[in-house]
Amino acid sequence: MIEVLVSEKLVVRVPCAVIEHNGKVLAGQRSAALSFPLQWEFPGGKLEKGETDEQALFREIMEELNVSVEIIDKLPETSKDQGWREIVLVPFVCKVDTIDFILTEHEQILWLDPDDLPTLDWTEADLNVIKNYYDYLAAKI
Ligand SMILES: Nc1nc2c([nH]c(=O)n2[C@@H]2O[C@H](COP(=O)(O)OP(=O)(O)OP(=O)(O)O)[C@@H](O)[C@H]2O)c(=O)[nH]1
Repeated sequence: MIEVLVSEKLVVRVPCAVIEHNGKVLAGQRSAALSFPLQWEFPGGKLEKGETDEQALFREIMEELNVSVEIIDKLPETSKDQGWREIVLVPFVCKVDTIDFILTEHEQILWLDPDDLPTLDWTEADLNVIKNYYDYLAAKI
């Protein structure tokens, strides 16, 4: 029984948005009150029951930034073992009509040149997302 429980580690899907605007990319700083406090992430959040990745993405971005995003492309999924659970990040490259965000969860947001993304303290899972985003940009040239 224990073996079954161990092998059935909780897997959490987390759609997130790599939002591009005028050549810059949006990074969000997690709240000091949340897990991974003050680390940087791509806005998004956990899938709720019955949702598709896209539905969860639209809902989370509306909740966190009060804007609608449009999906341009999907990046490879990347997973991170957090011990008691596995986080599967499902990143989408997105654009927005407006940058008049209302922040409801993040400490702050920053618009960065893609080259400057690694200067922030990202959650570990995001390092792969950034690498895959660079591959995506390189393939577009
Ligand atoms: N939205 C988002 N979440 C990320 C990223 N990288 C990463 O490890 N995560 C993790 O994925 C989970 C997303 O959960 P959430 O945003 O819905 O809610 P939360 O912080 O309250 O979750 P938690 O308390 O379960 O950790 C968090 O544990 C968060 O740390 C990322 O780039 N974007």
